[in-house]
Amino acid sequence: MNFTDRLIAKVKEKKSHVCVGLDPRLDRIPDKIREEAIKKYGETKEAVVDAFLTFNQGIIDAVKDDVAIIKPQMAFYEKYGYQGIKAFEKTVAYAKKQGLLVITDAKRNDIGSTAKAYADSYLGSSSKSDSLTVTPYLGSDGIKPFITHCQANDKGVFILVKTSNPSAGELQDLELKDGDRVYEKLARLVEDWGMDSIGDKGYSSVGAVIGATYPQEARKLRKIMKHNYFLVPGYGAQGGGAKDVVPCFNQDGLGAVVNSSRGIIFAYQQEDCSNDYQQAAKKAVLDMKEDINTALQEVNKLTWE
Ligand SMILES: O=C(O)c1cc(=O)[nH]c(=O)n1[C@@H]1O[C@H](COP(=O)(O)O)[C@@H](O)[C@H]1O
Repeated sequence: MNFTDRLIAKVKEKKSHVCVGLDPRLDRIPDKIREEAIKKYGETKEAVVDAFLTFNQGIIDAVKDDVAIIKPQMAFYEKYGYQGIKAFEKTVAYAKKQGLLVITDAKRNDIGSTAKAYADSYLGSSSKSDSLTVTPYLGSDGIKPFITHCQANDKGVFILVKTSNPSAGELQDLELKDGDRVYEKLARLVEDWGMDSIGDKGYSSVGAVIGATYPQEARKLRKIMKHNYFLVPGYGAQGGGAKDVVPCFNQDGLGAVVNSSRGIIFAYQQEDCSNDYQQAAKKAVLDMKEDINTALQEVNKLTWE
């Protein structure tokens, strides 16, 4: 079993393609959690970290029955120095204890020898996280150390191919001499890089990040990367909807996990939502799960066999 085999087993168990992004922002955490942390630690970084951890554990408890995987984004933790990293690590450990898989969203890469150090820390045998987001700008020698670790330690990577942001096209859409766009060239490389790590279900442990905001491109990319699992951010807060993510799935009803961060964890701040952040997050996940499953069913791509 490789990483994607484990992911697929969880997706089927939960009947859900949803990934919840744990991207905490202090000013959006419920007052009660923030105030209690300040009472314990004063206005310090320790208080921030305590609040993040309490909040994340509450979200995990609320959503764990309906998601296979969570994705903490490292930027929100790094911001608070080593205390933030501690909150990140404790969040990952808690998610694992609750039976969830974890994508560390840290978008790492460098020259080969330095990439190996990143791979050691995020995908080493002692890392609790199951997978990592990786940027491809340095080419294959910066990617290989991550792939080696995936094979040795049963981990996964998601390589940025077509990102969800508005200016993604400035580089990714440039046309090359052979007529491919940069993102298509990247997709061919990702397919190649994954060929030695294909699991029992036909998917490689080398995945790709494809934004929910670019469904036309996703359709082309699904054809190029037949064996790669997609991480699809951009649903919800960035405007992507269920119909937009359908092209990311294969006919076997698999092939993508769809991330939403703000739309789930801060659902309690939306109008007509419960003030209870856990209840609101649970409802948001159930709605998203149903929304995606219905869209897949409409095109005969929903199957749990
Ligand atoms: O790698 C990612 O997860 C990622 C890639 C991308 O193209 N776009 C993108 O939004 N993300 C991440 O996905 C999350 C999206 O958050 P929301 O917009 O709040 O749902 C953030 O953690 C982003 O850093």
